[in-house]
Amino acid sequence: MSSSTLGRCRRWASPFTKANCSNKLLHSAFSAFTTRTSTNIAEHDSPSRPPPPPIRVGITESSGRGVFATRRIRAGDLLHTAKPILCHPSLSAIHTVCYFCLRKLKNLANSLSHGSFCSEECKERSKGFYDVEIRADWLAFDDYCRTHDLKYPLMVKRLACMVISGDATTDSLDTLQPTSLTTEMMLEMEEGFGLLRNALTKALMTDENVAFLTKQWYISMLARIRINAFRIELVGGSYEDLLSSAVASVEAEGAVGNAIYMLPSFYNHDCDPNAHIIWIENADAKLKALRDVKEGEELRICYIDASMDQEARQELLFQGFGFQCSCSRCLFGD
Ligand SMILES: C[S@@+](CC[C@H](N)C(=O)[O-])C[C@H]1O[C@@H](n2cnc3c(N)ncnc32)[C@H](O)[C@@H]1O
Repeated sequence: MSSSTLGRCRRWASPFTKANCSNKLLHSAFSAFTTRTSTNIAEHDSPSRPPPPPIRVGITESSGRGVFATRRIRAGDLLHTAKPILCHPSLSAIHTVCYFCLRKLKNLANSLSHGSFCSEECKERSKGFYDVEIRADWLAFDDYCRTHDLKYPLMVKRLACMVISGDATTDSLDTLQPTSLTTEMMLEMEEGFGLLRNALTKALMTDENVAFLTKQWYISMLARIRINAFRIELVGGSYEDLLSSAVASVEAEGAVGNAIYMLPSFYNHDCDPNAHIIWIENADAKLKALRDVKEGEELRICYIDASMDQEARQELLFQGFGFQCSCSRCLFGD
């Protein structure tokens, strides 16, 4: 993630071999998300079908799974795009961005207190979770998030509503690496869990629909969201060239919300990254190469502000993401 991203973490024992890991993960990632590469479509047999993105998911030597180039990539090339599995606006942006895609709303005068949509399409695509959500009283839950300055429980709330409406399954995030949690951290999550379960049980008048919503499920979702969520900052405009998009991501306004993706979650961190993730108008992400990349090279993004000194970077990555960075810059003490 750029200086804009938050959430991501440690460990993982892969049940996959190198080969089937890349196949299975790419299949699940791409069946759910739109993908395009910058390669000229005219070079390929079928002009109507975009070529596969120039990447695969594989196992790295020291950082679990990672994303690798399957061919030479040029600086500025679009690697692929990705649609979120789920996203949620920041509480401070609820009245200013679309409740589904996080696009800035044009007409703020008509925005609703529980979220508005930028288009009929977004409204239609939200119908499942929104119909569940508006039946419950979220005052206590939202207050809890606001007073503790928490954003991830809001994402678990949305996922829970998506599961109840049939828009998602309880295991939608299971492929993602979870962070390790201390007993203290898990105890802190209990209040949020109680408030979420209470709001939904009261609204649905039955335990049956919320049977999946156990403390264990809630904590396990938060453990994955903490390490894999991206903080969305929109850069606006049309930033197709490398320099403008890099400048735009530095100059982007504050976060409009947070989102979880499948494929972007497999990019490891580097303090001198060769790729970056960017959001132009909404939560649909673009992954781009920052410099020329050789076939087989791992593509890495930067999770934090890379301009900090080594000690500050290591501290932030350890505290926020739970790992000791092993990138070349850190190994050489830069
Ligand atoms: C968002 S995940 C990236 C994908 C992950 N490797 C996987 O297998 O799902 C972030 C985790 O990857 C590992 N990781 C990412 N960048 C790393 C780095 N520079 N040094 C060491 N571990 C890293 C850490 O375990 C970190 O918690």
